[in-house]
Amino acid sequence: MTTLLRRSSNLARISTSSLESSLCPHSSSLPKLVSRSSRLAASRRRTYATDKPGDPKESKDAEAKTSGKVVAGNGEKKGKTTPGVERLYDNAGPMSPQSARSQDSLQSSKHRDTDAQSKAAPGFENLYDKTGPMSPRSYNDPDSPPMSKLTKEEQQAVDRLMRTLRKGLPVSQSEILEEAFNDMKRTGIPMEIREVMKKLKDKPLDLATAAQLIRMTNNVGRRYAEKKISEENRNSSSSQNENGKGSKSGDKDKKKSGESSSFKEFTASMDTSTFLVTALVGYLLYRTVLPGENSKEITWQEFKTTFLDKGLVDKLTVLNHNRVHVDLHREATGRVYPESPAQHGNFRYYFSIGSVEAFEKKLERAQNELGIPSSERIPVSYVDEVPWLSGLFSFAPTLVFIGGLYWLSRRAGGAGASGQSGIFGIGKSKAKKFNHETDINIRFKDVAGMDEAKAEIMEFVSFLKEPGQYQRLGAKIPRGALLSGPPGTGKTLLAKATAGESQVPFFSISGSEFVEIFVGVGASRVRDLFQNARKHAPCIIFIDEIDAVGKARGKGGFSGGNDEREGTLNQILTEMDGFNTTEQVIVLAGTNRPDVLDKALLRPGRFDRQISIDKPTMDGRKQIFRVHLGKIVTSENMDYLAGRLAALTPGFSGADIANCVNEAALIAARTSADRVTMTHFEQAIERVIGGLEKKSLVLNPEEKRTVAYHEAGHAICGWFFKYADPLLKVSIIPRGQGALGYAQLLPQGDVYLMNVNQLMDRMAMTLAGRVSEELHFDTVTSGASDDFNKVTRMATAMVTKWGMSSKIGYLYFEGDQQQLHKPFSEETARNIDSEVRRIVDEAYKQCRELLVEKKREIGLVAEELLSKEVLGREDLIRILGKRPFEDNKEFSKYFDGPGGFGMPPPPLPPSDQPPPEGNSPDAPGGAVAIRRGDDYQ
Ligand SMILES: Nc1ncnc2c1ncn2[C@@H]1O[C@H](COP(=O)(O)OP(=O)(O)OP(=O)(O)O)[C@@H](O)[C@H]1O
Repeated sequence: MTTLLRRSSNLARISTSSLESSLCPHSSSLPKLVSRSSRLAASRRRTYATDKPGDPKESKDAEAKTSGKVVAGNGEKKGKTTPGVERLYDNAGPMSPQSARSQDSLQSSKHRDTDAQSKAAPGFENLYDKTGPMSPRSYNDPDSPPMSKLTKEEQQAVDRLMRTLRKGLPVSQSEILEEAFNDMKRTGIPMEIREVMKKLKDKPLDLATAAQLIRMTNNVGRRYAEKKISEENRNSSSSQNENGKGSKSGDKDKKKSGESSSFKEFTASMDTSTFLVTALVGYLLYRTVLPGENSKEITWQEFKTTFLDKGLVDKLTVLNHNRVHVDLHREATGRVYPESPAQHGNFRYYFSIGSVEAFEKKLERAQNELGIPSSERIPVSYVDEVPWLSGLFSFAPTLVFIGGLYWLSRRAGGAGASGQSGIFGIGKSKAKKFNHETDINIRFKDVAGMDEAKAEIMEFVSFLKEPGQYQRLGAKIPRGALLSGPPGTGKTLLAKATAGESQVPFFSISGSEFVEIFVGVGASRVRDLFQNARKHAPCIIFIDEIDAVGKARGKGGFSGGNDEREGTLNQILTEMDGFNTTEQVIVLAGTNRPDVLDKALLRPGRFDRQISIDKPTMDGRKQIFRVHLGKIVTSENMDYLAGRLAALTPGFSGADIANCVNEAALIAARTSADRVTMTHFEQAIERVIGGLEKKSLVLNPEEKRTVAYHEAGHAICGWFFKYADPLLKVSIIPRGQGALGYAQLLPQGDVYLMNVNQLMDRMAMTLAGRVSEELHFDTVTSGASDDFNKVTRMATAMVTKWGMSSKIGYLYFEGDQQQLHKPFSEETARNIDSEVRRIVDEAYKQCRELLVEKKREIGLVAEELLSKEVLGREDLIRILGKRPFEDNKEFSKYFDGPGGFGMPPPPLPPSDQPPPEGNSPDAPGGAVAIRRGDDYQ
């Protein structure tokens, strides 16, 4: 056993798992095998018991006779049996194709001559010895084979093996295995296994020996199982006797239960992958050690006497120079040996040869002896065949590599428009195709507040619908249109609506999706996209964020050449040129940065229509709100609601509005309301603009007081300055990023221009927080930092951009902080500084004068703020009286009534892009917030 175990893991494995797979292919555990095997053994034992009850020896003899009968075949006398054939069939043992002897032949065996065995052909007895306990002799006498005790080292090796197996097996399985091993340690192993082990010391394990070993070890397992069964049966019957319940029926039941318990199948719980791996490994081992039940090795002598001499050989095939496959004339073989498996198509004998030359000589000599004429000699072919397993293994790394690549590419590539994905679809366009009949249900009515843009794009719709009308007059329809505007203003929506109205397919792709790490992929995707589109013409292609690939060429910045991007752009240009006038493919593109696009893209014949879509006006917002409110459950007056929300949301884009409406519905759902009310909408707007309320941020009373007076200062200025934006709400509830409180002002409608008075009032109002702190406390805080930032930017813009300083004059200076060289002289720089300072000082003076005058009112507002935290417009009217200036009618309509407060968004600046964060300093309207001191850091 030691040798066995040491002789590579193969054999150790062979004796367990491969054993299972070879004999019980569907079982996944040894115990299962054991129980099945024992069932088989038990059934066989029953057969013999019926034949010759109580005389196992006779059965043994009868079995021997059975073999004799088979050998004799066809009623031939046993003495005349072809010697080789007998051995052939008998050697096969129970695992040979012949081992599946029918019960009939077993039955009939008892009528045969008991001397058969002694008269059997030479080697007959050996057969049984070789096959060991599986031979009929052992069926009734499981302990018959002589046993050999294990040496101390062998016992240790078994223990070691057990320890290893225990790690990988379920507890129940390892328990059974341990029991079996212990039994083996007690009783030893059959002598025959010992013999084989001895042989294996000197020569390597060949397949035949491996198979023999498997059979023998299997029999050991089987005997063990049988022993267990009988032990259990004995125990159960003795316990029954003890209990005095030996009634017949009781016995029957007991027998039944005993049987069922002995045949109780072990069910190992295995996950799928373990099962698959086990099955695969088991199968491989099985195939390795048992190269095929459909073949049988014979010796040259057996081949010659059994087949060659009788003229049964059809042809010979020399395989890999070391093995000869024998093809027999099936019919003739069947006639001579009716029991032979060789008459079946898939069975074959083979024999091994030392060298091809020696074999050829031997064959020639044999044929000469038989006097076979040269024209009728047996054909011999030569084949070099890689055994399937080693073939598989030699290909394994390649297969794994290809599989890995395939898997990676599957993960990396999504399905393209053409449905191809993976590494092979990398050059395919990633455009999503929307089918006009099923996927696009957007129409122009769903796109609100951009009437001019819709009118412009309408021309494309009528071209797609009725091309004839244009072609008849010789008109060329524009190839494409560029939709430009801030994010979320509905460019994609408009493009989709165009496709929906025209009832044509719509291909949508983002410019960045052309870009890939591989050079040439972008261009290839563009080609594929346009090719696809042509196939589906008439249709619309929409390239969103075209600036990702359409930036002006040669402006690669510091990153060096941008060949890939330029290649993609060139391909787009080429494809757009490639359309002929009758091809009904319209290309729409969206961008937030039309200014950076390559001029070639914008020339006539390409994107020759440029449709600018701005943020919606008050009326536009009202319409957009109407579209989105349609999907919301509310009992508010829709007209009033849409108008009021539009007034509350200057500067909102369509996407902001959609988000706001959805947010309101979410807030309502959170509070389990059955409909969305005005309060939910106001909360939603506040949240979209100001961020989340920070209820967890607790200020100490002194800080809270400072914040209240600071915000009250803003509120008073907003109330009493003529050109300031009307005040809607003051709050000292912290919100968003670092705002400890805020005063909300709402521009009266959309303001596109601001005059000096408005700017001065706004700056004065922005400084009011700090001025109020100065007036009411001994010291000031860092909370006004953000206000100063806004005021400085506003004053700087007045001086350097808007021509509002007589000292600087009507000049415009780019306010780019990154510029190394300022576009003005030192003197101008000094003048700018002094002018900015002068303007801010003036604003401060203006603010201080008002707040000194209204010091009492500041106190009133601040104290009420401290108690209520939030003051609305009516509260302010109650405390301060009606605002001394007339408000815009539109504004009064929505806000000068009960519940009249809302929240202004960051306003649109009169020119320039809005500043990146906070409210625009140089813009009308906005909230003035006190921020935390860490602004300074
Ligand atoms: N005019 C509008 N009418 C109705 N809904 C609109 C309008 N504009 C925008 N929306 C809403 O905003 C959402 C986003 O709009 P869209 O994707 O078209 O913006 P976009 O301009 O293409 O943005 P981006 O430039 O970021 O790609 C739309 O799905 C829609 O719900």
